[in-house]
Amino acid sequence: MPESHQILSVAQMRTAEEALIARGSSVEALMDVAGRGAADWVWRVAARHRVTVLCGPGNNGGDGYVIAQAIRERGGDAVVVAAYPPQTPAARNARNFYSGEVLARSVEARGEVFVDCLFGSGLTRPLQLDDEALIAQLAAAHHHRIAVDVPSGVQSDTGMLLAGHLCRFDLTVALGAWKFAHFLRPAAGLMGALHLIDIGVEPIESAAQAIVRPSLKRPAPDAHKYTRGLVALVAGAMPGAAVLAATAAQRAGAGYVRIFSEHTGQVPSDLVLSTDPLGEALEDGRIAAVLVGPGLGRDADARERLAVALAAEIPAVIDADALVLLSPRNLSERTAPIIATPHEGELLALERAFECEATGSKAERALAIAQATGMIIVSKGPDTLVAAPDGRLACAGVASSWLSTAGTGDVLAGVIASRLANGREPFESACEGVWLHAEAARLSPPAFTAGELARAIPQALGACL
Ligand SMILES: NC(=O)C1=CN([C@@H]2O[C@H](COP(=O)(O)OP(=O)(O)OC[C@H]3O[C@@H](n4cnc5c(N)ncnc54)[C@H](O)[C@@H]3O)[C@@H](O)[C@H]2O)[C@@H](O)CC1
Ligand SMILES: [K+]
Repeated sequence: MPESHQILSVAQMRTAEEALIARGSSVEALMDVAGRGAADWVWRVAARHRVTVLCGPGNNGGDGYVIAQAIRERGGDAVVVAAYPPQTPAARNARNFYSGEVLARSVEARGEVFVDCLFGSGLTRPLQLDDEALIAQLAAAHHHRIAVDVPSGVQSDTGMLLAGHLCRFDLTVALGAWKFAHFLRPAAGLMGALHLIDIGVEPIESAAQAIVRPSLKRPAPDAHKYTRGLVALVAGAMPGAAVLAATAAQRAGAGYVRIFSEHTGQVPSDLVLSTDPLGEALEDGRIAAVLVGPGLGRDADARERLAVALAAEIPAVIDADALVLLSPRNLSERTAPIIATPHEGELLALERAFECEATGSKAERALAIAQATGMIIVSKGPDTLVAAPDGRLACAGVASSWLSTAGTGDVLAGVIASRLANGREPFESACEGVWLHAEAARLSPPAFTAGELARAIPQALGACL
């Protein structure tokens, strides 16, 4: 992935900054590039209307002075509210180059655009109540709100809030690299539109990545249904969810989808329902991926079918009931890759089953359970992320809230199984599936059903060809 898609922790950002300084830059020069880049966005929103920049004590505050100065140099109207005097050398330097008005925090500033440069990634303790009140008052006294790097009061590495209440921003301008707070809730829900200013940060090898539009290929000229991937969907008592997942797998490009269920029932004519004994059926060497979970049920029969499905040593996606039934015994001899797609409740069930403590950020929890199980974990929710046992991590950001409807998880599992059957590397399959699913939701009209979401997958796929 290009460097601009990396997501850095505060510590990694510091390392990246040191590397740039070692190559001849300086904190002041980086602040100037970052601040002027952010000022371009502020200018687009404000034009010549009044901008109020709230500056804090650290380098985020320093960025604020650069922004205010850049707006003034363009002939705009910017003032600074200094909540604290600048305390770092670079922030003091930026203050010295700022030629405009500096207001005390007690002055009630009004205007068109409020720019929040009180704290950035250096926030280490909860916001003081008077700072929280100052942000709220300035946010209310302006028509537009822009946060620089991250909104003040969010923890950069976790997306948690270090404040009781924070306002929503229309736009957040990230500096140098994405931070976890741009992708993880609750912080990510406050950011509005996101833009990144490039300050020359080099790629860091172990960095997490943003999930971006994948580049996919059409089927080869000589493709047939098996080369495009045969997905086996191991269902149980409730084939409805399995049909939904199977439809999504077809729509995401699989050449052939077979549902295995002991229960006969109506399935669409372009799907195959097989009641053959599962163990024998899964011996078909053409099966490229197994999906087990949607419509499986939770009884003894379901447990047995899960065990048989995983014993088949075919790359697998496990979801829904399968996540609740999974035990360490199922994985003790397993070598083929597994992608698990838990929502919060299913993640807790996995953490209990594999004796993993449910602590830390969403990213830390996903990495811990990935390491404990050896599975790739797609930790679903409004801010889905993908974690691998080898430490790879990819974040999708906040998706459409219309996805909060029954069956959308079955669709996601089907799409990921489809990518896996297509021969993609498992971690990439998971990321591609997450992107296609979110994009299909974005393309769908409000209040879509899971079936409509599945039918929108080809349009999302089309954007990747
Ligand atoms: N790392 C880099 O390469 C770059 C960083 N830049 C900016 O630098 C920012 C980070 O700067 P800093 O590390 O100076 O951090 P901040 O500007 O976020 O603020 C840190 C300061 O606030 C104090 N503080 C922390 N929590 C507080 C609280 N609750 N109440 C009162 N004071 C509190 C700290 O003691 C410290 O003095 C980034 O967010 C970004 O805006 C940019 O200038 C571009 C380059
Ligand atoms: K900020």
